[in-house]
Amino acid sequence: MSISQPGTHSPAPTVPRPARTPAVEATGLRKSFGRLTAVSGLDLTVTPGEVVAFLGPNGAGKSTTLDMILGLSSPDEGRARVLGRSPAAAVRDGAVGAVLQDGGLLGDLTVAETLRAVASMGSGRVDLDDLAALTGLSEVLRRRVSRCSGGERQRLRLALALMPDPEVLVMDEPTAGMDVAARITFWETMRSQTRRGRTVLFATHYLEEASSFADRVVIIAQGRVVADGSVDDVRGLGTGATVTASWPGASEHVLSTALAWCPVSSTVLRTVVRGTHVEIRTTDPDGLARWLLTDTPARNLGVTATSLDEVFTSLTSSGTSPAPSAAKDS
Ligand SMILES: Nc1ncnc2c1ncn2[C@@H]1O[C@H](COP(=O)(O)OP(=O)(O)OP(=O)(O)O)[C@@H](O)[C@H]1O
Repeated sequence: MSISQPGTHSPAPTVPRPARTPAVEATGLRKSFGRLTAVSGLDLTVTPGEVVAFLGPNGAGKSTTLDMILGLSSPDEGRARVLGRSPAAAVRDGAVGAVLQDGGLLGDLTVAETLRAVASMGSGRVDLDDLAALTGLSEVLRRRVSRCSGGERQRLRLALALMPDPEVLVMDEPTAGMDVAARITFWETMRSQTRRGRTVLFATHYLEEASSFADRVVIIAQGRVVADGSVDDVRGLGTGATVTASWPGASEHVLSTALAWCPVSSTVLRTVVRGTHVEIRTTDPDGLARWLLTDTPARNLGVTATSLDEVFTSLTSSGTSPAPSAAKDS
């Protein structure tokens, strides 16, 4: 699109726009614990306003990475920046808020006392009643933290993280231990936050949570990024789709003999036959379905896309424990 200035027909001069400073930028992050390499050369850039899910199996290095991004630990190599600043400076300026798995709360204080205590330390930029309403804490303000449910405590941690009105919110498995209803409420609150343009980076084990809430999914395994893209991009990494059909008289032998004549047989990845039920995993579901309907007795076809769970398992299944590092002993 070109824009003309009033009274002229010449195009407006192009004013170079400064590149946006990434909300989070991790470059070559590496962290070992003794011989164990927890994070192994990880690069990650999150642009402002993006909602990024950080997924990986147990021990993949998610918490270790988030800790370095928050300045809670230092990388052995590489560096992390938040809004162009060191993590420590970003935390000090209230530019980043964190919801951590076991962030300390004092059990003897009530929810209201906790909010007031933290606000009095000077980081509060928002009205506490509004904050309590936003995070669904209004009804439990007088409850002692030790009596709060796991979900209520997480919402309290979220309220504390939002107190300085941070541009970037980093959350480590924020809904761990919550039941389905609490999880839905939590993400509804988060949606209102991201609509305001807040950047969110969160670690989770729940693929559905990632796919329904994030713009982008970054999957890590053994301290490295193994997939990075939109939910659809990541799903697309899965090999193919499964075509199901009922096939009277089917058997492994009948199917493999028929497939020898199938024009797209080279796209078949796996077959399963159970009675008359046939399942064929293929990279060309349309071609295979066409063949089944025209050249075989198969009927009642169904096609299912590869699920995110399947992609996740195949991307991260080459061992879930971090690689031992010969590099250092600490
Ligand atoms: N302080 C530490 N000392 C020694 N080993 C550690 C330390 N912190 C983490 N690790 C190890 O580093 C690896 C990565 O741990 P991390 O907590 O980052 O994984 P994660 O992806 O967050 O796992 P989970 O999903 O189970 O929380 C694990 O093997 C863990 O035991």
